[in-house]
Amino acid sequence: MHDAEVQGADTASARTWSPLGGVFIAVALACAIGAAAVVWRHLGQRHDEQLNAHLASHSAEVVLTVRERFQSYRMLLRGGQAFMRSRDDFDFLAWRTYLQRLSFQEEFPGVQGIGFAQWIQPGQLEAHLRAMREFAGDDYRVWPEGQRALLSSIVVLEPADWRNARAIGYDMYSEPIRREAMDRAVQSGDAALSGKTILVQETESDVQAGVLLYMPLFADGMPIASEAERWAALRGWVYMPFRMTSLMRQMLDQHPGQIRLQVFDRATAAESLLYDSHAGMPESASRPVSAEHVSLGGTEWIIRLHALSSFDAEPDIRQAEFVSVVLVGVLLVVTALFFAVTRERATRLARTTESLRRSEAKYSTLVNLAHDGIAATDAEFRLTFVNPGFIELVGREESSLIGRTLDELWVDGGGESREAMLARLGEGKSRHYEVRLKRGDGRQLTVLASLAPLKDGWGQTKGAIALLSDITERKDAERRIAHMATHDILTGAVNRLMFGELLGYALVQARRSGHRFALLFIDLDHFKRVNDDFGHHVGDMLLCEAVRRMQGSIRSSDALGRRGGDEFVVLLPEIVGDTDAEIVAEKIRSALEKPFMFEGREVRISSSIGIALYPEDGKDEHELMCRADEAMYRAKLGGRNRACRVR
Ligand SMILES: Nc1nc2c(ncn2[C@@H]2O[C@H](COP(=O)(O)OP(=O)(O)OP(=O)(O)O)[C@@H](O)[C@H]2O)c(=O)[nH]1
Repeated sequence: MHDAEVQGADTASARTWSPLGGVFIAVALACAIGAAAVVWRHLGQRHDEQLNAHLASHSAEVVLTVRERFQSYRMLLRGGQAFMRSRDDFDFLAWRTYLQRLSFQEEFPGVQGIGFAQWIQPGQLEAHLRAMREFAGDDYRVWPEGQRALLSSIVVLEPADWRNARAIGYDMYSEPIRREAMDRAVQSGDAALSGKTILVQETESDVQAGVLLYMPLFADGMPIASEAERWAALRGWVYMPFRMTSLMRQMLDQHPGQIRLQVFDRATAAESLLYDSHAGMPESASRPVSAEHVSLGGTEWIIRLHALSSFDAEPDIRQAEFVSVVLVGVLLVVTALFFAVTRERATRLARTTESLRRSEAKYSTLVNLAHDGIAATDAEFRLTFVNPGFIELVGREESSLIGRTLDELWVDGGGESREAMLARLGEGKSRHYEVRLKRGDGRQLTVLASLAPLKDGWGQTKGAIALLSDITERKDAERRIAHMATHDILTGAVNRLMFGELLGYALVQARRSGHRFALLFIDLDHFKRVNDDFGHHVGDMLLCEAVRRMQGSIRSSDALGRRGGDEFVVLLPEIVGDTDAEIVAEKIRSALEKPFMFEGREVRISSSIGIALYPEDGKDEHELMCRADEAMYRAKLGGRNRACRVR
């Protein structure tokens, strides 16, 4: 019952955790998740910091590039300014030659061109047109058309490609954004960058935002200290138009694709957007992380960087770090699980061990208290263990038993040799044997020996377990019962039933082998008087003593039976001569004739014996009994104390 409970508990514990084990795992899991969350958060912060640092660095790099580039453009314009100031009049060809020799497109990539916009004094338009048409042809005109007090005109713009050719004659001063920059250039006497505009060079396709950088050109030798003096000395503007997308792409050719770069003109509004490295991408697709304000030519650009969702400073590293954290977490949980499992196993093992210990104690008690003998043997049948019951049963010291073979103890091994028993055990078979065991005191016992194989942990037979039960009394009782069923209780002679069996058997044997046998019918003479004179108990004693004398007169192979009262029969199963039966009858008669002594008194008796021989006097039991009985009566009638045969 207890084992079943333990087994049930073990099965249950194999399916579910104990509450403590479950809490242990839950705590480990929570710790792992918490640690992963903290590390993830930390990694996130670190990642953001790295990202911001990366972007800040990139932003500074962009700003520096833009500043340096515009400084170069400024210097280029200053060069143009210096070239022009060295001449009294506008020299179209010289200017063009100068610009062509600059090779500025190679030296200053990203520049759409360098040109000169001439300032046309009021009333000088016609003279200007005449002068210009000499160089630029009759198609030259100042546009847009219309009456304006102040005019300018792009008179030269290199390279003179088709795009720049579209700008020739354009009055940039007529356009507010350009005019503002042109005014600012005059006011400052230095380079001035315009706001966002669309260049007249633009066609219908690939329209880009444009800006222009103006450097005022003043007449050489005229004072330009004050604004008014500068206006008075103004001859025009050396300028550069920029197509922003082309400019920025060229300027930032190493710009990483995961960073969105936007350039705004003074305000981060859509209408102020000069350049977007990811034009067309919705604003929500990126997150601005830095905005640098850059002063350029009297205006201000805002350079804003965005981290795209695909941008990760070191995504692989971050993922690797997170995977590492997860792995550590998993490792933690696995470790916790391992410890939990180990603990569960240890608990189960402890429970099982305790159960085994209790079970062992229980069985040890049972073995020690058992009345039966319990022993264990090795593979050679040598005793390795005996319980107190065994020691008691065999009546020998434990020290004399250990090491002896079990079958040495018995005198009759139940019909099987030691080798046969061991072979049977080796096949894993158990068997009961009824053996005669010789105790240390010489007494023999009938023992029921139950032998079962003793197996090791791998199921191999390593010996035997023997359970020895003393069945001597039971066997004796069985024998007594069997004796009582076949023998006369008072005298011990074979009873009538058993004698009939023996007679029948003798008949069969005689018929088969053809030999002769004899039947003697013995009746005590005047036995009634013994009872009457000495008492019934003396009569009993005489009957018993008479049986003993008759037993002593016949062979052990002969049989003596009591028919009842004072009548007895003797079977002589094999006789040779005619006188054999008469000789035995005479021995019996003579033995019974001798005086008996009971209770100090002499008792005398005699017997009358009838003889019948097979096959002469009868062919079957009944006939033979009748003839023997008849012969006995003949002896009675003949005077008793004699033997007769009826022929
Ligand atoms: N003590 C004792 N007497 C018995 C037992 N069985 C029978 N008897 C007696 O034995 C006597 C047998 O007597 P009978 O055989 O009839 O006669 P008898 O006295 O022997 O005389 P004869 O046989 O003619 O010689 C009877 O008195 C029975 O009561 C017995 O078991 N014990």
